[in-house]
Amino acid sequence: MPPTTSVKPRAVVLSGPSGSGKSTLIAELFKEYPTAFAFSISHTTRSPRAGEQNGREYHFVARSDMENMLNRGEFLESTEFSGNLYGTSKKAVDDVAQTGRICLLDVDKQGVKNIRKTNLSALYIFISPPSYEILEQRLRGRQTENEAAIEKRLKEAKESMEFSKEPGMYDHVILNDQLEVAYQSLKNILRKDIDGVLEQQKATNTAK
Ligand SMILES: Nc1ncnc2c1ncn2[C@@H]1O[C@H](COP(=O)(O)OP(=O)(O)OP(=O)(O)O)[C@@H](O)[C@H]1O
Repeated sequence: MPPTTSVKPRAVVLSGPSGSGKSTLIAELFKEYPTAFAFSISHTTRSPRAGEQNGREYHFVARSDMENMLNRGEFLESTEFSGNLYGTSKKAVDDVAQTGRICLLDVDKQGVKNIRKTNLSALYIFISPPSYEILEQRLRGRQTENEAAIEKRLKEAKESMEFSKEPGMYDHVILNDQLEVAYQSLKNILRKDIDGVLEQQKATNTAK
């Protein structure tokens, strides 16, 4: 039998204000489809923490090496945080696609802008909270940020909501009011992508 031609799955870029529910929805996808999705491994110039392994949590690189890679245009998006560079390389995303999984990218609006400028084949989805009041409640309920961080996130949320209306940025907007409804919408949007990946995996396993 001729080998089945495998098509590399396209990446999925998820964005939305902090607290809108991206991690929650992504966790649901991983739970229901443990083999269909994966995250790419980012690069960073920060030092590895105890227990972290190069190529697993991050690709740990020297600043000069990362700057050279940036100059060569090897990153889809990058940012500086607390004096360290972080970025998603084109190769890291392609590495996930090579394994036959859908690469999930959870990025802010600047990340979306930057990735849109590249030739990455991806679907762009915005996760929207039902209102600022509910977003605030969820951020407070999560108990992961102090007051200053919550204020900062709420301010950024306004900008991110405005940005979501810019034409040509997002392919879909999902309103995360009832979690189950939002999750079903996300699955419907990704239906063909998920089925394609699972069929491909089935064919590969059968051929083994
Ligand atoms: N539909 C929903 N109804 C009620 N609570 C929700 C819903 N979706 C998410 N939450 C809760 O809201 C909080 C924020 O969600 P989550 O951490 O997934 O946001 P996020 O977009 O990943 O934020 P960040 O960008 O800061 O990581 C969590 O405590 C989560 O359990």
